[in-house]
Amino acid sequence: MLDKIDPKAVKASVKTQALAYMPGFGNDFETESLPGALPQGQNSPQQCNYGLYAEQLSGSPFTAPRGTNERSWLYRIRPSVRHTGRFTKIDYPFWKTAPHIGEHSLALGQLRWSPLPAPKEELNFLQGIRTMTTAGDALTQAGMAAHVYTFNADMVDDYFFNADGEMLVVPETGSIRVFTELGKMDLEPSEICIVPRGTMFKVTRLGEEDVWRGYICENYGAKFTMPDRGPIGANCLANPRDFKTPVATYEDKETPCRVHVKWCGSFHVTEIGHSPLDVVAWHGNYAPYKYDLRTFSPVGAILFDHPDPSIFTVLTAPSGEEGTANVDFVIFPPRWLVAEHTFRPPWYHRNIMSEFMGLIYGRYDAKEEGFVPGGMSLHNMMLPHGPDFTGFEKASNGELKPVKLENTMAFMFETRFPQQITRFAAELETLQDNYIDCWTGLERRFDGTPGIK
Ligand SMILES: O=C(O)Cc1cc(O)ccc1O
Ligand SMILES: [Fe+2]
Repeated sequence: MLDKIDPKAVKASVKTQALAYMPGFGNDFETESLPGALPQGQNSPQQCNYGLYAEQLSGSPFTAPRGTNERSWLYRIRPSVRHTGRFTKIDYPFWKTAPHIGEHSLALGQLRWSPLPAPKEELNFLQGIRTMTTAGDALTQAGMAAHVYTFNADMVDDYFFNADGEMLVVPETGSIRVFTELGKMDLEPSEICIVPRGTMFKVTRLGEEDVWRGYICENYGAKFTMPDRGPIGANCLANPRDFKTPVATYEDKETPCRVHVKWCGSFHVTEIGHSPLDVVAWHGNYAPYKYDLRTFSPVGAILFDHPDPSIFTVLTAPSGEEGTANVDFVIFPPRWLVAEHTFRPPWYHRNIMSEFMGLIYGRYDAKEEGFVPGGMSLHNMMLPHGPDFTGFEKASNGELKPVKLENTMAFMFETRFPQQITRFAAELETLQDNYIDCWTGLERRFDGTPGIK
């Protein structure tokens, strides 16, 4: 079935991992890049070693219950009040924030796009972000946005923090270095990272590519966490030790730099004379992390029927209503299909949640053609969808021997809020006008008589 080897996937596995990380999910980490830089036994000594400044970064209210209380203590060359001066407004016209109803004339429908074309001009990561959909309301810290990025230049003296939410970055083409206040993470396609709300960072390119491209989920709500496994037990799906948090690394640089900020949907910039990535040591549980999707251990149907895709949830961001995610990050990794007397691909369905999908490599079993790496699809609240005609025919008539879906990595940002498409998405030249024709062949088969048709 999906057995074509994708050269990108092969290339991705060649790169060696040089940076150091600390394993675990949501741990209380501690790390210092100079010996003795981290105070022991207290957070806020009268004077810190090396002349460092102590500073707390809070990701939850001070009084949040222990299970969701997140903060880190940073020991840095300058306090971050010196990393922001007077702000001036700046425009990032393609980055939209909910609530945002795009001004466009595209009618409601199931939508699919081919990948973004490579940028014609020079763009860094920040300049290369394009919002496809927004959902909820960033001002009430609910909802999310789905973005795509393409870029071809490094952020050198430009830094960024997002006060509106955490950012889940999903590279599709090109490896990247995400240098945050708390340390550096290298990502290749198949790896993802989370940059927590408010954390300063910059993104640079790794390796040789024509373009660096991927997807971003900007989560305005409560932080992503690991889903409960319920009766699955204590293992499988994403395992905590496969989440990797960077060790402290600082950039001691005295050059003109710019810090860009996203705050309640508006953008601002401030000029400073040094790098804001100057944290020499830190400890705490509010920190960036990365995760290799290839370490996800899928659990699925071993006798019959197709389970709900929630079994493939890597991370879930709760909304406050039990079982109803602000946004789930779900993947469709390589796996064996063994179910007997079963239609094995996703069933036809309608869903109160809204599904934004992307493809990192390979092919997706419900849509073997048309949904390509770097592409996107949107199946919004209650809009019917499912396998295309070819997929239906194949799955209805194929021999049900064990089949391995190889070389495939699709994902979904699934939110409880309807997703509003932006004007950019509506007018994107790669929008596939004929997408819904993929279901045209699904004709009436019923003729009133019993039996398989
Ligand atoms: O629509 C999709 O392709 C995503 C999806 C996959 C699946 O296996 C079950 C439900 C679902 O929404
Ligand atoms: Fe779906």
